[in-house]
Amino acid sequence: MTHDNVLEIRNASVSFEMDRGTATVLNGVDLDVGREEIVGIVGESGSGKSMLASAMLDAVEEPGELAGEVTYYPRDGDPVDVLSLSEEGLRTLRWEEIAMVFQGAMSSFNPTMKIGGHFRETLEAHDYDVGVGMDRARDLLSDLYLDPERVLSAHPHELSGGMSQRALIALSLVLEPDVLVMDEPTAALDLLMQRSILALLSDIQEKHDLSVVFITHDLPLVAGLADRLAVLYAFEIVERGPAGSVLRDASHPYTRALLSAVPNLDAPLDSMRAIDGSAPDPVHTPAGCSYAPRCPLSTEECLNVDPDPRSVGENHTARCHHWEDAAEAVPFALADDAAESSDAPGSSGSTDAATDGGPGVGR
Ligand SMILES: Nc1ncnc2c1ncn2[C@@H]1O[C@H](COP(=O)(O)OP(=O)(O)OP(=O)(O)O)[C@@H](O)[C@H]1O
Ligand code: NI
Repeated sequence: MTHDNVLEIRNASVSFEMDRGTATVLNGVDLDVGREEIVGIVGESGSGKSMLASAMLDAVEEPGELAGEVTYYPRDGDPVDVLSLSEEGLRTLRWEEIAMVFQGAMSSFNPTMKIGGHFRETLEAHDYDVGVGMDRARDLLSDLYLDPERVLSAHPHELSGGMSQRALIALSLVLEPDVLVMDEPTAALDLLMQRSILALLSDIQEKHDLSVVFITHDLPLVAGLADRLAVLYAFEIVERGPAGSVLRDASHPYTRALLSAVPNLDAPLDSMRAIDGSAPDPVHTPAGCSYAPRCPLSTEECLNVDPDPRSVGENHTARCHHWEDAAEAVPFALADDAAESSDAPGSSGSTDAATDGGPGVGR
């Protein structure tokens, strides 16, 4: 029987030994990625998003130490204990089962090699039939509204940012992975392009039965795409749940602050209001709630006792002692806009991922 989850992460932690102490840059994170589901992971810069992405593929760079468990469940066959795989096993897993678009990867195309060469090289390195694979590449490129022949014969510098990002998504899918992990895949693009790429991603996800982990600092951007959301703050998941529920009933003051920090989706990103205060130092995370120093609801208890996840709704948890007071203390009025994020101009019109995910995000 096919397992419901395609990926399960348990108690994943990453630490670095530094002169001034041990930096814990991912702290006991649990995460399930359901089969054919889109999971959005959101948090500000330095919260541990890229660490979590690297942990999923046992790709944490030295001298970082990864602990915990990562299990991949193939459609057929036995579960795979990712952290015990050999180099060879990992190499296969990374492209053929779980593909990753790393942060800043757009500039990772070799500038002297045509886009088609990148596809051929990837297919050859994994002993795929190049003819079959290049046909699949053309299909993927057209699904992403690119002219396959033109793109395959272009050098990377001949493509616009939006085109090369879409070419990269096609490349990451050419070996038919089950899971696509994307770390800030659209951060370098303008908002309109980001939104249309997200709409395309939702079509691709459905057509290829993909599970997608979409990592971003921009909660409203991913709100309309994700089935489920997890919010990272200070190296831990502070709130998680079905996307509709997290947006409508955001219960952690930090999630609410993220939602109130963007005036509306049409505003340029740099006009976002930053949240007051700064993220904790990974060498000295606060004893109690990590968010307490920045939180308007913080009390003595918060400074001393690290809150466990509380159930705040169906399959929806938040790590906050005062979650019941969060709505009043940190108001926001963005939910209606967030709900429309898959209807961006230039999208191909599919909002299925958003509407399947729950009761929607309107009030
Ligand atoms: N090699 C390293 N040694 C020590 N600390 C590191 C190292 N690499 C990253 N970190 C720290 O790990 C923490 C988490 O980093 P991570 O890259 O996961 O954040 P992020 O949420 O992806 O941020 P961004 O949005 O800026 O990409 C940060 O505090 C960062 O400074
Ligand atoms: Ni990152």
